[in-house]
Amino acid sequence: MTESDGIQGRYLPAEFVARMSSLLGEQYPAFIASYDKPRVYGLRINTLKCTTELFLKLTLLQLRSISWASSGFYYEEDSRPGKHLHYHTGLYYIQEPSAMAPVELLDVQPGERVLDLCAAPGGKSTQIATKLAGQGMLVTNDIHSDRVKALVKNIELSGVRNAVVLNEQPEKLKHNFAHFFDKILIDAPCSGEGMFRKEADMAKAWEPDWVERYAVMQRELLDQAASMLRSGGRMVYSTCTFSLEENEAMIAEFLDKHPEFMVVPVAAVDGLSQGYDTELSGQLNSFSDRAREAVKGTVRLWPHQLEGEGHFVAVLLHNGIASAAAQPEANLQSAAARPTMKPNKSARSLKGKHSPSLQSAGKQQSEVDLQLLYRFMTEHAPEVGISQVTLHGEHVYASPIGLPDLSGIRIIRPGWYIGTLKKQRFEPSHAMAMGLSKEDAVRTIELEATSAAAARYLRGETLEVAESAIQRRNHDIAFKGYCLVLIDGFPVGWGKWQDGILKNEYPPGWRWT
Ligand SMILES: C[S@@+](CC[C@H](N)C(=O)[O-])C[C@H]1O[C@@H](n2cnc3c(N)ncnc32)[C@H](O)[C@@H]1O
Repeated sequence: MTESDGIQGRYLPAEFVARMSSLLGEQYPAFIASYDKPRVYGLRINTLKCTTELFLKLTLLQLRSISWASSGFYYEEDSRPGKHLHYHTGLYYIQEPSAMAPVELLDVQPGERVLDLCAAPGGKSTQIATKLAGQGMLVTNDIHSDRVKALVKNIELSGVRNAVVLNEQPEKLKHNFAHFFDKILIDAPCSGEGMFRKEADMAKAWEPDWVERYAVMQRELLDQAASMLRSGGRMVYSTCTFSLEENEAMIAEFLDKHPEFMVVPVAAVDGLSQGYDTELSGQLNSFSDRAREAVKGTVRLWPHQLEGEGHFVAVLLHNGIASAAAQPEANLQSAAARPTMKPNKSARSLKGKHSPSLQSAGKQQSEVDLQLLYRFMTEHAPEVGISQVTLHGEHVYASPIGLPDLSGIRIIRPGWYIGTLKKQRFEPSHAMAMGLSKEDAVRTIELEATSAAAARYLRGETLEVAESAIQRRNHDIAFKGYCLVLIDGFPVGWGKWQDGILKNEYPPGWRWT
């Protein structure tokens, strides 16, 4: 591979450059010139925690709207929002602007069951969670266990309460989730050609045979996802690469194999372009007329036509005719009207808000343990409804209602991780703190983002806090005990207050450096 001509100081594989030239024809000079332009930076406001309007009033960051993402904004490179204290409140997620398009096109509605099949590190999962607005269920999965750690952290930082995190092969998932989901995102592993401007190392590592290697995986992922979608459901397939084989050709092949699916055409507005005009390429001649015509409704995000990196998105809709294999339960009912499915085998349920009565109470010990949880929630966050509890050892999770049996699946989080049952006490988790709002907690301590105390809290230091600085919901609440610590009104973690000292419960792995 050689460095191509005319691209200042930037390595691009010669075979990639030649292919792009033949793919783009007269648009090629504009495309290649985009590599000389500086890259752009984006963040997305976490509307689970804060409205866009409020965040724009609160932040010191200079932001500019991204036209295709409702809560997406460009920021200037030197403002470094990842270093800002608000980052630790989960008020925003740093995300490449083009990468916000697939979830916008998935059209998620509150109450739906959504699968993010290739989810780590969680940019699109946290975006899906904002669209669900705390209702329904997000099942978020990635095959790589090291990348799942980042996914869990981002789900927890974002305060998502209705997500289940899995680390499983889609081949196995399809048995537990046959025809289960209303919406599925396949943000496929790909040859990554669209990221060469952002990540120079990817260009250096790229090999021409990556295209076919990834195409093999993508083909399988699409088939596996299709079997988990309910009749009439919607799927989005996306990549961050340019090759025809991984994009329009992949979708054309899928359509020919699955006549029950159609492409929902995406309007070419806001800098988005129609799927590559495949009649020019001759590479799609082996597909049917229906498929060749349909893939024109897919969408390209080209770096020379908008402010963002290269992406491809296809919106696929199932025709609503259930196949023989479809479960009778998975039909076109609205999510709200759908009956609840059987609870998870390993779950114990709390009825109502914090009623101690249990469904299938199981061992006597579990019942006693759950009384500790019940007492904690009643004393510290009485308005937070937890309808289904899953116990894994001493760890306690609030699971979304309607989760099917997950036997045989590698589960990382069977729901919102709310804490641990110790001897004689319940210890709330950091994830619980991040999933609460200021109004949920009975005892809070307010810190301003500009204060030294806020920075010290995030570094894990013990703070001196006067009794008068503790806000209690009413005067019957003791000062001593767990306080939800807030920065500019948004939770960042727990502290335990006694006699003027706030013991810091901020987890070591999360500390601000
Ligand atoms: C493009 S990245 C996903 C980015 C993610 N959607 C986001 O927005 O943060 C593709 C992911 O697919 C995962 N992956 C690769 N093969 C997979 C498979 N067979 N099943 C599930 N995930 C897979 C990779 O570990 C990688 O995290």
